[in-house]
Amino acid sequence: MASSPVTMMKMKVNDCSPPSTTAARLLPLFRRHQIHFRSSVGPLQNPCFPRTIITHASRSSFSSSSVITASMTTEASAKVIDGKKIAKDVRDEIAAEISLMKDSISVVPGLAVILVGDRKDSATYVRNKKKACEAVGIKSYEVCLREDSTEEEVLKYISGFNDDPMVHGILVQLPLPSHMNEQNILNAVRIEKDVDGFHPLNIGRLAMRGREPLFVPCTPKGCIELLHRYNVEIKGKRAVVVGRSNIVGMPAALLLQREDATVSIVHSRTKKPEEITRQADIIISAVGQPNMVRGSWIKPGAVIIDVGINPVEDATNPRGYRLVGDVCFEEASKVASAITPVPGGVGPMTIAMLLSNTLLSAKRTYNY
Ligand SMILES: Nc1nc2c(c(=O)[nH]1)N[C@@H](CN(C=O)c1ccc(C(=O)N[C@@H](CCC(=O)O)C(=O)O)cc1)CN2
Repeated sequence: MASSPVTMMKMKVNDCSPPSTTAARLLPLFRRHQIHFRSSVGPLQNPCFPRTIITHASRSSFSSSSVITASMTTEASAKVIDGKKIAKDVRDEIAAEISLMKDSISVVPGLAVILVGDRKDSATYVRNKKKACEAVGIKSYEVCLREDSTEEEVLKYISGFNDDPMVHGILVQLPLPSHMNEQNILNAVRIEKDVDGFHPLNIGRLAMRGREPLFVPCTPKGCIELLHRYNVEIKGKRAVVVGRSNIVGMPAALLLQREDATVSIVHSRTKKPEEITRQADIIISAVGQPNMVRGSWIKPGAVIIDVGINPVEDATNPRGYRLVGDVCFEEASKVASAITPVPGGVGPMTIAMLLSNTLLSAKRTYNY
């Protein structure tokens, strides 16, 4: 998902069209016509062509083409999938359920969050999780450990929360400092409390037909929830997932398959990824590379779920950067039938789904 501004590095962009002749030819394509566009970015400030970008050091090595097909129009026609609004709806539904649960069985769901280190973005996500818990009536327990803490310390807290009956969900904020073994730590969370759905048993069950995971990872679950709530049919459709991370790409592909889509995964070693994405009715992109998926990669009418949250340098922004997705929104919104924005698309769904998993866990514990 998002790269940390703390660990970002500057590099020259090489993935959207070069700003010279090709861009000049394309400029008329980027006129802003429709209400879907929330910013007032004009052609010369097209967000798909930042001259310098800031991105994470562990950038993937996809190549991209800059060919624009005839199917692209000058109009933005895609419906913008409002993740912020859907996440609020979900949180309201959860709050109502928790209130009923409290009244009828006097149980308040509990979520324990473990944060290790001082990444700014992780600290923000943890703070937002805590706030979201408070707003819906989930009790949150938080442990913040120093960057140089040992794996044993983390395991000790996990063990305590595993045994605590007030805690129904445990999550360890990722990424962990590099000296820690992520696998050891995630494996230590009791699967009944694994509200992130990252335990190998939960992932294994997700992958198997006829088996049910206790929890599904929050971001992929949020992607599917958006498709459901916007009545996007998945069954029988061709879906392409861009990226194969354990947190998003891989579980998203498994979930789409469980929904009876025919699924392909495109990754950093895929040759001509655009030839595969162009066949997709649904694209979920989770690769962490700004504007990598171009309009020319998209079949007209496809639905685009953009999981990428990439900071790019922007001197006009008080933060010095702004967030863009993996998908070139300006181009894609002229070809797709629906698309998630960044920010305000999948991101807010991640925390909403975490609350949903925590409630699910508490309900399961009490057979409620
Ligand atoms: N243990 C986990 N670690 C991480 C997860 C996770 O699901 N479990 N996911 C990400 C980070 N993440 C939650 O932890 C997260 C990322 C993004 C957002 C979000 O709402 N993004 C906003 C933009 C926020 C901004 O302005 O900076 C958006 O897209 O609109 C929420 C949660 C990695 N680690």
